[in-house]
Amino acid sequence: MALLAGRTVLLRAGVRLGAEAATRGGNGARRFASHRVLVEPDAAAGIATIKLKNPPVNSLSLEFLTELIICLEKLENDKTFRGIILTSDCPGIFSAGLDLREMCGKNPAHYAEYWRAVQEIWLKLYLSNMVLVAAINGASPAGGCLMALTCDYRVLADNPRYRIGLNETLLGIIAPFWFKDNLVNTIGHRAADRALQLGLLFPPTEALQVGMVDQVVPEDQIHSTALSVMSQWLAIPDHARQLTKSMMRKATADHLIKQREADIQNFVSFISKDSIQKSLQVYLEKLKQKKH
Ligand SMILES: CCCCCCCCCCC/C=C/C(=O)SCCNC(=O)CCNC(=O)[C@H](O)C(C)(C)COP(=O)(O)OP(=O)(O)OC[C@H]1O[C@@H](n2cnc3c(N)ncnc32)[C@H](O)[C@@H]1OP(=O)(O)O
Repeated sequence: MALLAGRTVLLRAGVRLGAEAATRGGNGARRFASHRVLVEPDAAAGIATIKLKNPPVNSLSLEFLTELIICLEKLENDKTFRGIILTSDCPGIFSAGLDLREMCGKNPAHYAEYWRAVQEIWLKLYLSNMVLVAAINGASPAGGCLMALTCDYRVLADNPRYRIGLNETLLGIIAPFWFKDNLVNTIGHRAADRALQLGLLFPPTEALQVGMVDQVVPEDQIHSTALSVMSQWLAIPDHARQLTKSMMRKATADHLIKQREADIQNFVSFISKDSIQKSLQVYLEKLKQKKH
């Protein structure tokens, strides 16, 4: 069992937390890694680097999300750490977003369980007391973009293939209101309106221009840049920064928290529609055929 935002939820049998490794890093910090979430601690600096490792594309399956939620919970409760760098261990991909296979051909109970986990990861990241820096070292569509948007600062590697955005409409689906709220808070209403309707995926230069990311750097400098940004943010006293972060974000998070169950029901009925299932299947098929 794991504690998720004040509620105890059963982990699915498939989530093998027993396989989690806990060792001591060189600096004495506890290093823990699940199958798909690697944590590299730097206790002296108070920073943990989380590397997403769910090949081939870091799609956010239920198991992967559950591991990530548990990892964040552990870090949040460990006073050693004040900052997290979120990055990918999969070459060229930050995250392909929500796992389409979790939203296709399953039953309503599964959709509800999955959507609760998606809400949970967003709330955990968006409301984290720690400083979160996204070191975006690959493509970052839809749910991948959303994860980056929860962070306090985004550094994107300069590669035209590393496009970022909420492209849901291209799949024939809709970005939920809290994805939209997070985007509006980041790039403003007009730019979000256009980006969401057109399902825009921005290459680095445009992503920087529109404010989707804060910095674009050569790929080999992404981690060092994230570290230097982190030290700038960690120079601010925690209590002042945390209260300010909460002041800026609470209303947006409360919007979802108050409507959590209704949002799950909306998702389940939307995703269960035959027409939506068909669109998703066609999209998945296109992805598969792309290679041939
Ligand atoms: C009343 C209103 C109520 C509203 C209710 C809400 C409505 C629903 C809201 C849902 C919000 C959804 C958010 C999402 O995140 S949906 C996912 C969107 N993601 C994408 O569009 C990205 C798709 N992927 C790609 O573009 C490329 O894969 C990528 C650029 C990421 C990498 O390209 P690359 O060439 O390196 O790799 P491949 O394309 O060959 O992919 C490798 C294999 O991975 C599979 N794959 C890719 N993406 C996904 C995915 N998101 N989920 C599952 N599987 C994925 C791909 O099919 C390949 O598989 P095979 O090896 O088996 O062929």
